[in-house]
Amino acid sequence: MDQPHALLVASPGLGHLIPILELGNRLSSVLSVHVTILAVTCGSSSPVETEAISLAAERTACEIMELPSVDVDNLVEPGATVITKIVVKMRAMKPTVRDAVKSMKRKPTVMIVDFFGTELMSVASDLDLTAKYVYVTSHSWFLAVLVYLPILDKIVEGEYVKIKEPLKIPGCKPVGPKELMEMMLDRSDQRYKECVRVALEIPMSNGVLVNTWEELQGNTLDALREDRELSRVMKVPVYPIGPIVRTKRLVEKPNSIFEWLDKQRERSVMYVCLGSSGTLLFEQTMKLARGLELSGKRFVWVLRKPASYLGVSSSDDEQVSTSLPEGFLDRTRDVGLVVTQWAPQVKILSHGSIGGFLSHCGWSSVLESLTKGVPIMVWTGPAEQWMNATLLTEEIGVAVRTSELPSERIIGREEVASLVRKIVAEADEKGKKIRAKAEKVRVSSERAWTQNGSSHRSLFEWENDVALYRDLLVYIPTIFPSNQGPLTLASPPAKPWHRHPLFARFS
Ligand SMILES: O=c1ccn([C@@H]2O[C@H](COP(=O)(O)OP(=O)(O)O[C@H]3O[C@H](CO)[C@@H](O)[C@H](O)[C@H]3O)[C@@H](O)[C@H]2O)c(=O)[nH]1
Repeated sequence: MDQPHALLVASPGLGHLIPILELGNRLSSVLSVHVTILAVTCGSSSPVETEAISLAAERTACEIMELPSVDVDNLVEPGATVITKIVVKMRAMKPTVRDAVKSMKRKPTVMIVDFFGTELMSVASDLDLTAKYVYVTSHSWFLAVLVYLPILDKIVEGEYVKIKEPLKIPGCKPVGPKELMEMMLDRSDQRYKECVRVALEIPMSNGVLVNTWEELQGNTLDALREDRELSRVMKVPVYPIGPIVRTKRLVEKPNSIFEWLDKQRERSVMYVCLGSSGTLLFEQTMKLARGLELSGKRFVWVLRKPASYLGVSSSDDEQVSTSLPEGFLDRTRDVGLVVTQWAPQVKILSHGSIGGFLSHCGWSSVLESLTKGVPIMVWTGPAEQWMNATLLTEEIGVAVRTSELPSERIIGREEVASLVRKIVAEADEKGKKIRAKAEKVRVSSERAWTQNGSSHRSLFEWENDVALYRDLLVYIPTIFPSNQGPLTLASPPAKPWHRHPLFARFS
């Protein structure tokens, strides 16, 4: 029988595009699956997305198509949030995705969408694809809260931000008011309603791939599979297949950042980067600069001028330097580097001189750090980032965080300096513990992807389940002749269907 052909669809924004490109790469390199990736991007406003696509195309066997962008400004209310714009854009892409699939010479057999693209799963049904899956580019606690949202929607009255007690999620860590995902902040907003819809659509897939691994989040994964209440809403298999992150390029362009890093002591430098779009208020930038200076530690700081999530702006060195304290660049010339361009983050984090990462905690950045054993100083923004912070500090133990959300209070220079020292200084006990844990997590992340490691096995389980669905499509017409489809029995099903675990789950 033919090799499966997986169709992956990425929603706009690097936080979704990069994980989908990497998943495609993994499917084609580990399972030898034929992969086509359809990238819905922010359009011409984001050259960084285009570059990510062409870099991925250079090193994978996947076919990658950037779909023509659709303008959704007239489809959303003025002032609509980024999340609303992304889901509306994905909805508007349905005809384009359908046409793209119809025009393919080799028809896809299985579809994978990220969680903003769940509405596109109907295209898979219309075009008779064997199965459809959702790829959660974040972690399993996020997945648990998301799928449980329709229940919370029924049982919780009023706004979640006003709750006194943390929200109970069966079998999982409860979610306090600060950890609420961005889309839960205002129940009357369209993004909340769209998220409840996404949550209801996820269990209508054939399963969920999630970018975490058993050893990192075993309890939450068990709850999704076995907790009586949570597994009833999850309904479908969950495949932890992480960490799936970008690898550094084999040949990098010469870069002054690395010339500088090569001269620094091992694990002595703090890397500061707030993601693809994260920027700070002027006052906060000043305090962060003074805090880095006060810490006395070395740093590489990626500092770009403000950008919107759906359009990463280019840098402007002069404008960036005027947002720093007077004389900062001169005073820190020997200890720090301010980078105003898009930085080669994975390669920087892989450098032996990096001892800590001040991060906004987007999940890709988190995984890129964990897989290099680099502890994190949490500086969260919106989305699910405060949840990520709690996970990293309270559950996994590889991070320190600011006392308040930086979006709610300006973080002072003393606090910045003390957290930076905790992460990169050698003498501090808490820091030592965190650094030791970060190293353990790095080892476990590597193990998950060795031959027969947990994520490796999970990906093969997914492949087997896809094959089972394909076999069934072939088999069912032979046992129910009146229900004959276009397929014929080419080979017997892999296992007697009624004894297969997929069916055990439904019986
Ligand atoms: O100068 C830079 C800045 C960023 N990156 C890369 O850009 C990606 C950023 O991804 P991520 O860390 O996940 O941040 P966002 O793009 O902000 O991610 C969005 O999507 C994530 C996954 O769903 C969520 O966890 C976040 O909260 C949400 O903001 C990472 O691969 C970084 O390596 C660079 O290479 N160079």
